[in-house]
Amino acid sequence: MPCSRSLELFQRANRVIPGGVNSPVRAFKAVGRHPLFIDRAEGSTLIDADGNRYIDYVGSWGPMIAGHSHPKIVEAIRKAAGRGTSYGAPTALEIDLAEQVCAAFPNMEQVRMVSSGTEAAMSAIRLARGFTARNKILKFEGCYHGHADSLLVEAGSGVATFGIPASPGVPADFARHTLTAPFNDLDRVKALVEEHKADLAAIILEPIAGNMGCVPPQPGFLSGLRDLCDRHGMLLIVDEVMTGFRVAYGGAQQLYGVKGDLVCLGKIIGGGMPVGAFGGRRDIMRQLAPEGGVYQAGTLSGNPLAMSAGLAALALLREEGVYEQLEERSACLAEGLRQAATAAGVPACLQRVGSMFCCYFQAGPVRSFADARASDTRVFATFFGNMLDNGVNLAPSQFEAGFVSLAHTPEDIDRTIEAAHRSLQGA
Ligand SMILES: Cc1ncc(COP(=O)(O)O)c(C=O)c1O
Ligand SMILES: N[C@H](C=O)CCC(=O)O
Repeated sequence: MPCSRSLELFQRANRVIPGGVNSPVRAFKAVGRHPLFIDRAEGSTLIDADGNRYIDYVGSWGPMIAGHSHPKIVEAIRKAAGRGTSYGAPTALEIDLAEQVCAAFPNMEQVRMVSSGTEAAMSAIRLARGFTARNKILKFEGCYHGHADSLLVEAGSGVATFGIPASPGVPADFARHTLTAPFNDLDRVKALVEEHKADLAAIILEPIAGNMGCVPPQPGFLSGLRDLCDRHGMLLIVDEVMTGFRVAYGGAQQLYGVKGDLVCLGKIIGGGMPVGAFGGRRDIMRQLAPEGGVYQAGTLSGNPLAMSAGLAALALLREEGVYEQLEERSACLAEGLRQAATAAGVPACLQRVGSMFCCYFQAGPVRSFADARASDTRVFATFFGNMLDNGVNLAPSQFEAGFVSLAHTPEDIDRTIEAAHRSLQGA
């Protein structure tokens, strides 16, 4: 596909933006290409600056569950913008979204809106530390909770993609308070808790790890963490920034029947606008300023455009049959990709929960970050490039999830599978 305009824009961007991008995973560096610059998007389709069209499975890294430019979401944003774009004062829209979020996640008795998933996780950690009067947190290798200092340890997403073990700029003194364990390894967690329980404030995790591909929790893992937290007075922080309203309306907690004390949300609840939220038990949330002493704030928090877009997105997700449709189309895609790999004789392991999926180039199964890292990233890069040339946009990293949206038609799925057959020949 001709990409001269994208290349031109990338060269221009590189002069004024580090690496030419405003978030590292966008750079296509791990797959040896330059990024596509996007002109517009509609439904399941992304259209780049050269006019090329792609069936899109990135969906802005998860928020676009209704597809791009959904008329109801666009209309909600347009209507809100006509009334002013930010007031720095409370609105009824914030209450509407907070009520809907709390109804979907019954363990969230109160919720505070912020402007990104990073802010949500960072604030939840501060609150957990304030509430328990303890310092340490435990996270899992390959899980990503945004780029706050204490969470940028053994992280997934771009950190995993570029093989960055620890970020310069994070003082060792901060990282010292972050313990890490392999995902799905309850025995290791028990040992760490035993050793550090007096100063351990919280365990934070992605309930389905989507920042190292798509790694579901093994049976007993989530409930085991819940028990440990209850036994030792630690908080369980479930980061549903990616999974919330994605794998079920009530997120992974609804799917697996395990409840966090604090929950982080983002992505879908903003309908494609910048957003995040964290919430949980009332007694914990009451520790936040202005009621309590744990400080947290934001100029654009509860932004009316983001709230309106989020409300429109959630309304679409309450329509009948929505999650069934996502499940059916995603299952069809996963099976087609699996068969394409088998037909080409390429070792691959397709992992999926609802409309989140990842095709690992290895036999699998993948249960941890160490497992994920055993994938053949060279085969992935070839597959990725061939898919792009065949009109399919996947995340440019082996360590990211793909997302099916409500806008993906059965024809899109068929065309994607056909593209995979062509892309895997000789990969
Ligand atoms: C599970 C999870 N938590 C937190 C974040 C951070 O969100 P944001 O990129 O909006 O800061 C992300 C994505 O980036 C995520 O996938
Ligand atoms: N994997 C990240 C979020 O889920 C990708 C978003 C980003 O860091 O730009």
